[in-house]
Amino acid sequence: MLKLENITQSFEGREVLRGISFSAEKGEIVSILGPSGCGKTTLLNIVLGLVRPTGGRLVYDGEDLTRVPMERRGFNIVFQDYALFPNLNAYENIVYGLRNVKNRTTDAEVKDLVKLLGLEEHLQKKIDELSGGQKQRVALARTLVMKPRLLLLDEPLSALDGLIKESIKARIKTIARQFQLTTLIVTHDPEEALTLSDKVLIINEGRIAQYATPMEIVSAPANDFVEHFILSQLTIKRDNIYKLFEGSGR
Ligand SMILES: Nc1ncnc2c1ncn2[C@@H]1O[C@H](COP(=O)(O)OP(=O)(O)OP(=O)(O)O)[C@@H](O)[C@H]1O
Repeated sequence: MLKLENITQSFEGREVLRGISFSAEKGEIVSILGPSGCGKTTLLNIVLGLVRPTGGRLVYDGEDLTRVPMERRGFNIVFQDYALFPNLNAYENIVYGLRNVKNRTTDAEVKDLVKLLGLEEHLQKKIDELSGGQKQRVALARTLVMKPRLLLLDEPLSALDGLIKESIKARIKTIARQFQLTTLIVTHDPEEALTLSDKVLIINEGRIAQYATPMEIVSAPANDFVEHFILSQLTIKRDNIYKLFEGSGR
């Protein structure tokens, strides 16, 4: 279990995170949702170990990791821009991290992951020959072969659209379940957060506005911020789509 206890972060005397406490169970998908500048990426970087918090504790399976360096945490991130190597093909990108830790993942396990992510036909392609969704899947595979204890995803769907987005969402869910992999996802999109996650951590100005399941958030928003900034976006979308289909016979 991942547990954050009263995490605070200040930059040059300005408070960006003001006492964040929550926990995520093994295999759970948790989205960190909030408007631009609310502190989502800072929180993800604190969990990853890129940023050391000003205050508070980060505990994983009972071990205090607050001062443990990033490379010893066993966590792994897929960055928003995927950060793939353009001079290597898809397969070489996927196995790149294994070159120094050969026994971590067997060839058969790599093959299974490639299959799970539907990448069999794309392995020999150069990165610039791949679509956005294919790049995202290569980036996911490259991270998963390292067998992280915690998966962090920074806006994993923002560059994708339509059916590709839905297919990546389904794969992220399958991976979290199959590998019992706790997954933290940063997003600014309420629809994405509420349809992808087991729990959603809504942040407003560095504080938790609500931490709950999507159903709890929709049925009992904790405050005006959740009601007006998060839910109203969804109800407007729903009403527009409903109007479009109403009377069409579909
Ligand atoms: N290293 C830093 N030094 C100074 N200020 C920083 C630093 N990193 C982040 N900030 C500030 O902290 C605040 C929160 O930034 P953060 O990137 O965490 O927000 P965010 O919610 O991820 O925003 P976005 O959705 O736009 O990426 C912003 O005001 C940002 O300018």
